[in-house]
Amino acid sequence: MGKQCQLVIGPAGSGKSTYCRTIMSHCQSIKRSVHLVNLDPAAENFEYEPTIDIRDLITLDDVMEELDYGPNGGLVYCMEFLINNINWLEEELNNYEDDYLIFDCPGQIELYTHFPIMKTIVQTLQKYDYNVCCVYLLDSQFIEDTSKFFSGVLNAMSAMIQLEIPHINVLTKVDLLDKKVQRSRDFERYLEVDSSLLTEDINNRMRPRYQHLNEAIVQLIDEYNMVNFLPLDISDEESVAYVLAQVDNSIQYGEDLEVKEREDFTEDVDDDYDY
Ligand SMILES: Nc1nc2c(ncn2[C@@H]2O[C@H](COP(=O)(O)OP(=O)(O)OP(=O)(O)O)[C@@H](O)[C@H]2O)c(=O)[nH]1
Ligand SMILES: [Mg+2]
Repeated sequence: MGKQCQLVIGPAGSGKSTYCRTIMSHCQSIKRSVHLVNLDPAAENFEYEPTIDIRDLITLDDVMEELDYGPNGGLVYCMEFLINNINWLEEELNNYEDDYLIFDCPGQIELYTHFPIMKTIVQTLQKYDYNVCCVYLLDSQFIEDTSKFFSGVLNAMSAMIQLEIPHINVLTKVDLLDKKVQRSRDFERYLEVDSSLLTEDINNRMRPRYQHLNEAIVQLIDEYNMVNFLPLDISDEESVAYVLAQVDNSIQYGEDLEVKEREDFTEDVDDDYDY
């Protein structure tokens, strides 16, 4: 069977750990084997115990205490330490050959946008023949502030361009949105990322001197019109299954599974015959 994994990234508090937990629980209920990999050295506790855990290598608390770093510098230090000791991850991966892995990543956006840390992790996974999908999460509460939402869109684009792997954007915490908002035409404009929303918002709020800059940003988003979002309501099993199916599809999970099922079936039929 092929090797697949999801790299779950996104701004701090966007719901990465909750997403991972939700997917783990969904997979457990459909009896599908997945493993959680924790890459957040500051993580505290998990409902599903990670099978690979960066905290076995380094923790943020230790770095802050021993090197007197603050939380942000400390986190970057931990991730650079991981990259400098990438053989640790390689050895851990060896134990999970042919398994589907879900990587819960830290929330600092710099790690995806301007440090080559995530890129190195992706390259390591690819070296071991993993098909990697980046799952970028953005908090749906951002749609209440259009410019904040678009800064999330730009970050998603930046990660997409940096990592160069299949990329799925997910709008999280949709269960917190009013049902009316979820069904509204305006909500669809956020899912399909209608960049004219940004122009409308900016024209209402900002001074004219920023108009050209904003138009340039809108144009950039339009040119990369592959930015859209899947809504995720973790209280709705169908919504969870849909997001997972889209991610699976992007990394061809299930294709060789079907072949295997057919092979098993043939073996079973052969067993039944007494030659
Ligand atoms: N209602 C609701 N709350 C959510 C959802 N996802 C996350 N939360 C809440 O949002 C907060 C942050 O969620 P986390 O899953 O810890 O977010 P994270 O992206 O892992 O955060 P960091 O690791 O700190 O970057 C927690 O209080 C969660 O309970 C969701 O889908 N629905
Ligand atoms: Mg987390």
